[in-house]
Amino acid sequence: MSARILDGNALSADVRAQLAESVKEVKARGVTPCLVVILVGDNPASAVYVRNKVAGCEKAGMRSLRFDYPADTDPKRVLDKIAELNADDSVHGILVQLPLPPQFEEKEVLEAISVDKDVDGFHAENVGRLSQGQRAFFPCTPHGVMKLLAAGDIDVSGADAVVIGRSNIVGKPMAMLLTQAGATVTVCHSKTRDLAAHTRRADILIVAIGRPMFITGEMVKPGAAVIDVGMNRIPAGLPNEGKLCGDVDFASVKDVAGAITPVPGGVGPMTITMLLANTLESAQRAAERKGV
Ligand SMILES: NC(=O)C1=CN([C@@H]2O[C@H](COP(=O)(O)OP(=O)(O)OC[C@H]3O[C@@H](n4cnc5c(N)ncnc54)[C@H](OP(=O)(O)O)[C@@H]3O)[C@@H](O)[C@H]2O)C=CC1
Ligand SMILES: Nc1nc(=O)c2c([nH]1)NC[C@@H]1CN(c3ccc(C(=O)N[C@@H](CCC(=O)O)C(=O)O)cc3)C=[N+]21
Ligand SMILES: [Mg+2]
Repeated sequence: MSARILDGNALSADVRAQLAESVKEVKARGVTPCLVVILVGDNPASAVYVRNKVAGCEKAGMRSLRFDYPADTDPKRVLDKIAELNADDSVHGILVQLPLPPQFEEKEVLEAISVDKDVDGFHAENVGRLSQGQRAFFPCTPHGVMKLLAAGDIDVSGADAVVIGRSNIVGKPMAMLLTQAGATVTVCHSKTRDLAAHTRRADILIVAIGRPMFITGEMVKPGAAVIDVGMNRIPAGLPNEGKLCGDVDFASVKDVAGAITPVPGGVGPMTITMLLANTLESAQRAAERKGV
């Protein structure tokens, strides 16, 4: 039997159509949602994602601005730009594409973004709010995964969930959202002793490690939902070398899992969809504040 495909392109299209309607409403109140994306350096993968983000905004009827800086930029210039954008009422979301070049202190840049405009949900205050179950901007990738699980009718409450990866942008917030939703969560990482012993117990397996096709069918519990966050290139010497692939070996896992996300077309488009949703929400809050 082959796993059900959790189609992130299809779900994104549905959600973005709804967002576009809400964008019209908030525009009618005189507020045009606006996302600013800051890109430092010339990482080709980052350039693709940033292009997708900007295109997603335009299609949903939102404004987007993009500021590009060379790799050797003095961090002060970026911090000054963030301060200017924080003070600009026409801007509702600020996203600084990660990773940043080595002369940057990532935390310093993320903390400089106004909590109200932190549509990535990476600011310490938003992370703290999320961990306490308070209203916050949820990080886009984990939030998109929760939407995919819901749309796929996958029960989270009471499920044994295993997250592989403990990064601040994916693994940790993913674990928090799953915990909040009632899953029993295990977080695995490079120091985990027997990874397969954990993954084989998972009703829901979320993989965010950045290793091409690392998770194979024999590591997966029959019928499990497998969510592949990875964005890698197929290594040289393998079939389809250079093409996009996830952290999950789709070919072997699809015969064991009950549901699976593809790469591309799974988590990636949902990440951008949730970014648009957060930007819209920020604009709606701005409209409330203006009393319109
Ligand atoms: N689809 C999307 O929208 C997005 C996709 N991504 C992709 O998701 C992947 C993960 O991203 P990100 O979280 O930023 O990555 P990081 O490199 O920041 O973190 C990787 C995590 O995986 C763990 N890890 C690495 N190798 C192994 C291993 N062999 N066994 C167990 N754990 C391991 C690391 O452990 P340790 O902490 O011990 O080092 C670390 O916690 C990447 O492919 C990235 O491109 C990222 C963001 C959004
Ligand atoms: N501040 C910040 N916020 C982020 O959200 C952020 C970041 N930095 N740095 C990098 C990661 C990665 N990420 C992706 C977004 C979309 C796709 C995406 O659209 N993927 C398409 C394919 C894209 C392609 O064709 O290459 C898909 O999976 O179908 C992938 C990855 C956001 N990230
Ligand atoms: Mg990282």
